[in-house]
Amino acid sequence: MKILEETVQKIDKLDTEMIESAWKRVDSLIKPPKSLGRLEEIAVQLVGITRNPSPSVERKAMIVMAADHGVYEEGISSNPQEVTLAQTLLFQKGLTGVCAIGKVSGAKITAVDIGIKGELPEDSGVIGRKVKHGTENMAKGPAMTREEAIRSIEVGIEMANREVKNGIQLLGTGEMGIGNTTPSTAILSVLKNCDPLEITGKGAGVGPGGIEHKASVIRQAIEKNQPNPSDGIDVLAKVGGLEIGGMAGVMLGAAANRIPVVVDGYISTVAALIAAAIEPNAKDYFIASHASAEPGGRLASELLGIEPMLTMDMCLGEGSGAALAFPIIDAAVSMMNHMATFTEVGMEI
Ligand SMILES: O=C(O)c1ccc[n+]([C@@H]2O[C@H](COP(=O)([O-])O)[C@@H](O)[C@H]2O)c1
Ligand SMILES: Cc1cc2nc[nH]c2cc1C
Repeated sequence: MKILEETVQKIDKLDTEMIESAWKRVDSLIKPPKSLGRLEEIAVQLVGITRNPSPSVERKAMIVMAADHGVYEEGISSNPQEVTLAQTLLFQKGLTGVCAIGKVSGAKITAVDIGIKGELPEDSGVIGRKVKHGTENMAKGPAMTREEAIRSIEVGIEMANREVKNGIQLLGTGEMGIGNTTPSTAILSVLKNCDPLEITGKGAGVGPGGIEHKASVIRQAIEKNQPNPSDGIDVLAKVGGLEIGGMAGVMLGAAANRIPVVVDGYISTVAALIAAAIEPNAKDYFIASHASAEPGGRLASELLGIEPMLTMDMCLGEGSGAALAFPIIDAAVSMMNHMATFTEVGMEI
């Protein structure tokens, strides 16, 4: 708890003076006002975050949190649970979707075992920070204890701190966990106070009638555990997941270090809701990458109040959408650092 408390205390608002002068510079560049749209907003946000008028995001890293889910035994996914472990090994080999997309911007990809059910080989290269061997079945009781939920967040904070020490300037969040759209939808249903069926989707795959069944499992989990919607940690513990807590921790850790963090799709956005519930100022450090094709994706972004920059009909997870957004953030920085002003080129309009 100490690490979480200390981290939250360090999270400050963005620098409003720096933001004001960044907007002055952006508005003085040779272009019609606001014609570079969201690139301008991202560039200004980066200045406000880093307190650097010419920010750099050259060194990027994606942290992929991997974990399993006890609720899998309720039949909420058509994929074998073992895929979580198998895929996690492939992140370190550079073979997954996020690895391929991350190559475009030279992002470093790190996988973290925060709660995979099985054991990984010692030489896997995956960072071992298992809080437990998957969550408990939330349809029957709490997914984890409050202490375990806090520990999962603190693992994420540790990972963010580690990357900052390595000189990383831009972080991204990703995850791998068969079944994790079920806890994500449970969290979102609690925070939105809506019936799970309104927002339940197929995730990475369900069988026939699977969506209705998944929604009824989620409904049962919420009824059984009665999570307190005004306590983010309680919601995470009762109907969440270890990788969701881990990603919330990465986001809080990034904010505490004044580092921008790119939020991936559905599960990452739900983790961002948990992070923002713990510390609302953390939100200013988030950049939403894409609107997941999962039905709850857009709703989660709306609740968070951050508009994703891309709609690509993607729902892979892993951090793939965040990695896709990295080159756009590079472009925003390049605009800020390389575009001339009207005065510099002697143009008057
Ligand atoms: O991030 C998203 O937008 C997203 C949407 C649907 C599924 N996923 C991925 O698919 C897995 C979860 O799907 P499921 O059906 O097993 O709950 C998990 O490994 C996620 O990375 C990811
Ligand atoms: C193959 C596969 C890859 C994934 N990556 C993230 N979630 C996934 C789920 C499956 C099933």
